[in-house]
Amino acid sequence: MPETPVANIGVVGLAVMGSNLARNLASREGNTVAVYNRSYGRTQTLIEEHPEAGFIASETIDEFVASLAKPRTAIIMVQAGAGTDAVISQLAERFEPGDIIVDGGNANFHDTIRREKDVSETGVHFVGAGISGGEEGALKGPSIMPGGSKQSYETLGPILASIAAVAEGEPCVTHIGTDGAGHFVKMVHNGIEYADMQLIAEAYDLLRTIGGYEPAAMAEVFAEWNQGDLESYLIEITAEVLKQVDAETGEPFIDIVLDEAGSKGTGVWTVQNALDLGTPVGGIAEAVFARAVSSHPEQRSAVQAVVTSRPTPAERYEGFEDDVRAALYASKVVAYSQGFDEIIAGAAKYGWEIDKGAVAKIWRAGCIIRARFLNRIVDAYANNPGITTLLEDPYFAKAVADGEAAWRRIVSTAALSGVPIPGFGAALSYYDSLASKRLPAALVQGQRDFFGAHTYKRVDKPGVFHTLWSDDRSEIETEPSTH
Ligand SMILES: NC(=O)C1=CN([C@@H]2O[C@H](COP(=O)(O)OP(=O)(O)OC[C@H]3O[C@@H](n4cnc5c(N)ncnc54)[C@H](OP(=O)(O)O)[C@@H]3O)[C@@H](O)[C@H]2O)C=CC1
Ligand SMILES: O=C(CO)[C@H](O)[C@H](O)COP(=O)(O)O
Repeated sequence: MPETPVANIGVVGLAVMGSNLARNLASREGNTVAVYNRSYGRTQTLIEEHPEAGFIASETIDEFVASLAKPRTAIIMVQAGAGTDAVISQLAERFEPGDIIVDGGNANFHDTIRREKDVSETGVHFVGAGISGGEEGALKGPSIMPGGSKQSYETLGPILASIAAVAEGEPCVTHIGTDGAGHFVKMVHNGIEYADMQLIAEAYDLLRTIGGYEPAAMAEVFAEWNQGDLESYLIEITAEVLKQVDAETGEPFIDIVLDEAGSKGTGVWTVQNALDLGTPVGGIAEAVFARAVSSHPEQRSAVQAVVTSRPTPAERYEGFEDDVRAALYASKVVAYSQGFDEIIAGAAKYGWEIDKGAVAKIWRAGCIIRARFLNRIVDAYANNPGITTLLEDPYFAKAVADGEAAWRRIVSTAALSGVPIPGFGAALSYYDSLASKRLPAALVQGQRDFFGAHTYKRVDKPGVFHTLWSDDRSEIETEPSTH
């Protein structure tokens, strides 16, 4: 243990994210980084493998706290949930007013709101900061979404800016809003990540089943798409995954991976909160459900056992690949638009002033959903901050309209061919719902009024009405139903 505190920042939790973030911090001018992990083995491995980082390593939490210069700043990168709570209370018991605890894990923002309230009562600042970029991002520069007080951001901001990714000369970090705002936005980021990955997976399935492409050839298609509007990290890594050959069997890697997708929960949270907020995020929800469907092998084999024939895949037609690309782009626009809708709704409910353009800016580099077209979202909010949906922005409206015919061809061809496209289909239906002059919601209102006297409004006059369905079916003006 050092005799006097020397580290200006500390990291607790030295698994994939924490160890790389600690190395990133240590590589920046002026930083001396203290590190601590529950099991000392991880700490030992890190300091042995990276002597160049000059870490101050501690075996106990007391030593760790003692090694930090005041006001102390510690970033926690441990498992979300109980692990994070355990580390927060260990630090909060030892920290003093003015010190800062940062939770950089994928915390549920409701937990962050609770933790911020509890910790700040002691005078210690608590900041929930979403960090995206995986292992490489943590090391070379992630996208960082901090919440917490403006006061704590004054101290923390420059440190985070020094380790964040840089997009067009700007660090990918901004103060998102108070208490849980940072983790809320990170949650939505992950929801969009799920949707984007699912859409790319559907494009892969279409290219393979109808297009007849083998994985290596498909890798070239994705690599080419990565030169245009679809340019993004997820398209780039898709090409890499499809190129990969399994060393053991010589088969394409993709063919030896079990087709049951896992998840750690942030996508589910995005959908749960969207339901609470009344925000339609069908693209994200379908992506979450698609992973769930894939992970029910017992249902899949039971249905496969009773389904005696499957549709013959359609013939690949001239321009099929371009159609898939256009359908992917249009569906992706919808997914991002829905994600930003959830951010707007969350900000309204929880009282956060979230700058949507700034969020799009910090997602342009470092994070998993980094993509060229985020610049278009930045522009959309700059041109009209009060826009009701990204789909009304002139650029996005034209982009979707230009791809609309291809989108419809792909959705109908997939349906006729028996290729599941929950993401493409949900995105197109959402677009059609917004674009239709009249929705069948009128019938739903009629049904609700019939069985439960839930009332309805009329198109031709103000007021709230109920039809006496079980009487003479005359209409009465009434109060809105509360049941
Ligand atoms: N992996 C990724 O790509 C990303 C992860 N995240 C988030 O970052 C955080 C860290 O992720 P990752 O590096 O993958 O590590 P894990 O989520 O696998 O968590 C492992 C770390 O948590 C520690 N830990 C678990 N329980 C406790 C506890 N009760 N008390 C103290 N420490 C505990 C472990 O310590 P020990 O070694 O002793 O077991 C270890 O350091 C998580 O919240 C994750 O959701 C965010 C973005 C990307
Ligand atoms: O936060 C991340 C990136 O931004 C993680 O990679 C994400 O947690 C992965 O989620 P899942 O395991 O549910 O696919």
